[in-house]
Amino acid sequence: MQKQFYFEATQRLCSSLELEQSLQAYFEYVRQHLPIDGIYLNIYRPEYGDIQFLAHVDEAQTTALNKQVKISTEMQALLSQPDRPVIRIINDLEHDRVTGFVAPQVIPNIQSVILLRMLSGNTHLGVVGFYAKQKAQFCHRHAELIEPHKDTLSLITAFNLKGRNLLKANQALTQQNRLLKQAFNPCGVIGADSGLKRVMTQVEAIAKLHTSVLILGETGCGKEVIANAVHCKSQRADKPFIKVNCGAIPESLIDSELFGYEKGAFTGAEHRKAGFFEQANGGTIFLDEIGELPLSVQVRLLRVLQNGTITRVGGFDAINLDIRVIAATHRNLQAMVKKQTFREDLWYRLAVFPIEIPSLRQRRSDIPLLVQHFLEVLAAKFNLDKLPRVSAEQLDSLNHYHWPGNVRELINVLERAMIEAPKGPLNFNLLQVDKVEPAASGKHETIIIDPSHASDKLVPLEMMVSKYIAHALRITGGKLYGPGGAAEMLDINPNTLRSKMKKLGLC
Ligand SMILES: Nc1ncnc2c1ncn2[C@@H]1O[C@H](COP(=O)(O)OP(=O)(O)OP(=O)(O)O)[C@@H](O)[C@H]1O
Repeated sequence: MQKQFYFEATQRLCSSLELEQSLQAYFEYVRQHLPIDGIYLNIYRPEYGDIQFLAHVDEAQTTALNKQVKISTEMQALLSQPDRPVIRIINDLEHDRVTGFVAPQVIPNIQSVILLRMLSGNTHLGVVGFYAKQKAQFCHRHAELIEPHKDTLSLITAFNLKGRNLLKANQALTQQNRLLKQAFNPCGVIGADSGLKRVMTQVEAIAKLHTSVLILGETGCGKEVIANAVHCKSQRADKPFIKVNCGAIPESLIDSELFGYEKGAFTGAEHRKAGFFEQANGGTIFLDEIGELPLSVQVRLLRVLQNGTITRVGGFDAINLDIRVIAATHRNLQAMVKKQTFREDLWYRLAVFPIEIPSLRQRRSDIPLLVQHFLEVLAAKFNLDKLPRVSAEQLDSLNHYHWPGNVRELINVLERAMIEAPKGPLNFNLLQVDKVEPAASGKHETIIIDPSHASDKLVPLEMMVSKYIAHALRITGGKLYGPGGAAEMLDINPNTLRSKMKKLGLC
């Protein structure tokens, strides 16, 4: 009988690669010979000081578990004793120090159990518990029947653990691979199949041509991301992509930065230097914040675009270039043309193929995708094992927020929440704001703090001012001066803003 029992049981145990499936087949057979109500399997993890339940099967269900029970150092010492018996009958669980403490936390109504130790080499791996819901159910005959199964059970558990570890490592690698691909693939546009679908159709249509592209959209909405996508889908993808922030170069340096200079062109010009246009030769030049270019430079830029040549500062020779131009701005260039702050001829030259990127609030369906993506990126940046949890309520607040700073603001909000609570749940401290339609100038929309959102008890004015400035800085990603900066948004002189911030202890 014992031989037959061993043979049948081993066959059941080896019937599946899934631990809980083999355990179920095994249980169905063993219960015909032993008065058991179920079987569980757990492993001892000295490095964590706990016991981890991997599987449980009873008449009603088969469950793969991942449940840990912490045990005291005294219990750990007991488990490490080398002379612990391979099989033990516990007919009254209350009186067993370790199993009496651990098993009832996972298996309800357990009263008696036969414990079969599993070993990996000489190390205690864990136990298989054959249990009953009544006391004093087991005798030595039962234990003798089960004992020969210890090697098979140890083996399938050890393999299963190896499989689990491989799976975990594989998942981590897949995730890492995905993030790396996104980091190194500039075409990785989140929302390409949803909120930016129309934009991406335009990108596909224009990418292969030589035509200039003008990208329009609010600050932080992804103009550079789309410029990158145009470049990387073009035949110039393996050639340079040079980004120039036209608003960040002092007027006196613009010519030499854009067109380069010859040795001796001015004091300090010790070597010949290639400008951004020359560096971009064969590839793409991305002129960001084109609306910030002074009129004098706009004329020279127009000449370059028309002739396809540049002359270095202090030089005489015209240098032929093959460059694709992509320009971008958050300003309303047509309104600037009317006000004569932007040249009409340059506008016509650039606006051959305009691409308008919708603001984040116009494509709210992208918010969950962006949140998921940037949570992963930030978790990798902060070396977190797990993504912090975001409650449905908090996600809802993101979905309903006005996002004047668009995707950049979303990233800042996520990053701040993650710094405050790396293990989650994340809490996004968003100001209640109401929107007013964009002004004709195309500048940032005005945000009005609506007093009806506040409680009856008003906060001191200084506190409100301080919060408002902090909010503006959050939207601009900390940028104080220049285009898209907090001073411009708040329509205040940057120096006045700085002194206000000092007074309020904000810097
Ligand atoms: N669709 C998107 N997919 C992935 N990342 C995005 C997307 N849109 C924006 N981002 C991210 O948001 C941030 C701001 O985007 P980007 O710099 O392209 O905006 P912008 O419109 O050029 O801003 P600005 O007007 O200030 O120049 C960047 O970190 C960018 O990677």
